[in-house]
Amino acid sequence: MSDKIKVESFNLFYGDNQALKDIGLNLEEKKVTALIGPSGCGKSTFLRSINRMNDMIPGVSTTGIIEIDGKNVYREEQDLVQLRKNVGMVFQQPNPFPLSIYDNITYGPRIHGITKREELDMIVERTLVQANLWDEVKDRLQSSALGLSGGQQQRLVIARVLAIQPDVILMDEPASALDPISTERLEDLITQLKNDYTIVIVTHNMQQAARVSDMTAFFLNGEIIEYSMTSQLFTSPKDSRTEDYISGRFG
Ligand SMILES: Nc1ncnc2c1ncn2[C@@H]1O[C@H](COP(=O)(O)OP(=O)(O)OP(=O)(O)O)[C@@H](O)[C@H]1O
Repeated sequence: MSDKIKVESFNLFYGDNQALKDIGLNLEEKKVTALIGPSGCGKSTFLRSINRMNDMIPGVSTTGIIEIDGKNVYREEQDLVQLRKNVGMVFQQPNPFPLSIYDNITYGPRIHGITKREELDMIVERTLVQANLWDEVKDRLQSSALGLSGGQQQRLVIARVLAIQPDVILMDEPASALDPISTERLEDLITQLKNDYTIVIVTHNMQQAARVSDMTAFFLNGEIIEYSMTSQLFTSPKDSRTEDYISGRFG
């Protein structure tokens, strides 16, 4: 399996405050990588560094390299629209647009120049099927997305991300606002999606990390303390700080 994302000596500062310190790790293609660690340790900051979402925050500076498919996304000529098309993102709170289900999904493709009705219809059906939502919404595609349950909204947001055909999907605590049944459905979906996509997920829920991920990185104070196969990290961690965290002694 090849590496999709390579991170080398990556540092990020919010003004004078260094939030990421010398991050180095390689993420394999079509695997799920979980980022775990106590609050404020830099997980979301790292996730947002991969598609340069942090660029929008005033005062942020970075050094080091994040390569996707062998190209540094921090190089000067990187096209940010292209990067964010290639690297989709799902947030903690489901954030559908206040539009119909159909228009939520076709929003991105239309921006990227797809206008033919048949083509858009196909995208809507394909992505809703992929996101395990088609059967629940196929008879009300013109209804507002805001009328869906939280779990359905989160699957719709994932369908919306899939509609722009990314390679990488970043998820920032995607299940934290969902009930247990919706969470289980979302976890099943993540497991399905890794056949086609490289997924990085921030989660506070260690059972969730253990269930859905192949690899896990444990962050502490802006550093990666341990990065290994999930099965290994949760059963025989190498670092005592990882062990303390996963056994609930802090965080
Ligand atoms: N927009 C921002 N401006 C300034 N500092 C920030 C900003 N976002 C995060 N930080 C700081 O960077 C550090 C890492 O925060 P980050 O949100 O990445 O951690 P986290 O591990 O994702 O936390 P949580 O699990 O609580 O979401 C913290 O010290 C935080 O205060």
